[in-house]
Amino acid sequence: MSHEYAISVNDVGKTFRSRDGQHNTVLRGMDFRVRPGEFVSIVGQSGSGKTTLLKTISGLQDPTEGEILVKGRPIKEGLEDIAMVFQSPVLLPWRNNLDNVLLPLEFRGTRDRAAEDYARELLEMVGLGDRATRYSYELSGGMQQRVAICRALVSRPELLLMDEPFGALDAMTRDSMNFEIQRIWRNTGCSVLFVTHSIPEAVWLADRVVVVGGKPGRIVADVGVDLPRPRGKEHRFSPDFSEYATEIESHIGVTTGIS
Ligand SMILES: Nc1ncnc2c1ncn2[C@@H]1O[C@H](COP(=O)(O)OP(=O)(O)OP(=O)(O)O)[C@@H](O)[C@H]1O
Repeated sequence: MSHEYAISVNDVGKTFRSRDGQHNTVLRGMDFRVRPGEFVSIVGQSGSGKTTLLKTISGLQDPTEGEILVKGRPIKEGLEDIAMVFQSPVLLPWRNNLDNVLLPLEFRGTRDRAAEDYARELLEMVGLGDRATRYSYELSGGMQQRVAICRALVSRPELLLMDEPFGALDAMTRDSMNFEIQRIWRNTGCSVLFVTHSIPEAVWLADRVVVVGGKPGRIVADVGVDLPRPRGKEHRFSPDFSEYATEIESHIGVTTGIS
């Protein structure tokens, strides 16, 4: 059954309660939706609640207010449609790359020949087809993150949540991973929610950039990015690109010096 939205975040709030009874409201009145196949970047200052938002959408944490719907269903029924990629790839060193990719399906008891073929196909897609039986310690940081992305994609999620996935990579690897994720997203057709501290990365990848700010965190801007696709390096230097970046940095209250 198709739905208008891959994910609906309806008036969501999140308050943490410490053991000594203190309350810390991190998110309030978060309200936005992501369409099937849409790529949405989330930016905001450190501590504004971006990771908390992603963890709440992934089902790792419950919201204290509001509701999250996955294709119109309560999140608890839609968890299988969601996968998450973290800043650190966290691969198991005693399993080879193929077995790391297949881990989520083993947990679900659905690893079979077809799943193995798909996992190999994903590794091929990210240029690691010849490393399937190698181990994570034999790979560079960028390659390990590619394996982690394959592990997230192997369950064919409708929604891919990415929390600063390239934050630990050097600038050149990060650039090439941006191209990679654009290609993967186009190939799989999944929706992506992508948290980043980099405004250029956010703009270059996204259909929309959501800016989180304030205390408690809320959406302070939701900017549609109308640049042609597929995007190449030249788009990073276009006047339109600079305008988007400048607009977004004005909402965050920082300056990137791009324009
Ligand atoms: N489990 C938790 N218990 C209590 N407070 C928490 C918890 N997780 C996050 N917080 C608090 O929520 C606030 C927002 O944190 P969060 O990690 O979501 O921000 P962020 O925007 O992702 O930051 P950064 O950009 O630095 O990664 C912080 O003040 C943090 O201390």
